[in-house]
Amino acid sequence: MRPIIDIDHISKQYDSGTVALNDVSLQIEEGEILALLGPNGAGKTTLISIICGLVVPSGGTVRVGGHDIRRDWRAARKMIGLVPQEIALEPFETVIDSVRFTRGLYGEGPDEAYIEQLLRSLALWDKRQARTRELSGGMKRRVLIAKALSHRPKVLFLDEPTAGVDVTLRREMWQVVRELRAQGVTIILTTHYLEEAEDMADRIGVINRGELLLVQSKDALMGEFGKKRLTIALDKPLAGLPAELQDRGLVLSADGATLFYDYDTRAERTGIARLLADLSGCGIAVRDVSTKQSSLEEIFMSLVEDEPAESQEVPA
Ligand SMILES: Nc1ncnc2c1ncn2[C@@H]1O[C@H](COP(=O)(O)OP(=O)(O)OP(=O)(O)O)[C@@H](O)[C@H]1O
Repeated sequence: MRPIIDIDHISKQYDSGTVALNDVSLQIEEGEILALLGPNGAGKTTLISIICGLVVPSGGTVRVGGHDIRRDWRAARKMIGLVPQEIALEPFETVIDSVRFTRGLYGEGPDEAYIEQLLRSLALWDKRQARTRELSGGMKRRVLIAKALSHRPKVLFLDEPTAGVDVTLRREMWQVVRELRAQGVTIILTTHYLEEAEDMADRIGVINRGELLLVQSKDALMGEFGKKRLTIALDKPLAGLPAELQDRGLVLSADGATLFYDYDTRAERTGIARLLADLSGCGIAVRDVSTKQSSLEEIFMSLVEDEPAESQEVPA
């Protein structure tokens, strides 16, 4: 199937000389939720802005639904809704007028039935006549989503949808996003919250210093990097590993009091039962065992930790 967004060798060097993106290629499938992760200044907003036609790339092409974003920008733009990072609403405008106005900007005629359905789906119908300044932060964000969806785009970009939002509101936003996906909207979100990506995304892309380090299904990413570590606290420290246990992938701590065993969570047999039996067979008494799963946060840190956060500067 043809991807709904096809990003082909995109680069961006700003006039200041900053290389914000360096040869990024990425295909986004219809109906998926893709989370773009990366530290501050990685290039996430630049990439979204290029796809939405707000920033002109220095090289490469982007197609949205087969339409080139530069040559056929009107058709490409119609397929996209963008929820920006900053909340920018006319304070005295009512919710419903604000959504109608945005729809008009896209050159779409009135469609009150659709606007009602949209506002209802975002739990804003009861607030349709409220002025936007009277709304809570969570409602304002939902109005931004309603505006972004006012022309029925197929793709929705959410640039840090829950930055500075409390936990309850964040979960509420995730629910809204899931419902949109269920309606068939393709969603690309940027986030600093690893938990958000872990909870919602089908695929995860990691950007650092303008480069796409990887794009992988969340499950594969968690599976590949998501090893579990079994920590075995021993009753008495060992001077070394007994010969019978040498080839079992065990690591003994420097003080000899703890054994570490990394295993694949997806393996049919983790080998833990046998390992514990063998320890007992060697006369090694176990005081305590615990396990820890590497989180997406740890996976992410291991990918970007050695790299400075800012993009490289090159002379203009
Ligand atoms: N208009 C601009 N002019 C010059 N440089 C810019 C401009 N916009 C962004 N940059 C630079 O490009 C790089 C990438 O910025 P971008 O905003 O795309 O990153 P980001 O990953 O979205 O960061 P954040 O998570 O902080 O929003 C940064 O070094 C930034 O300073």
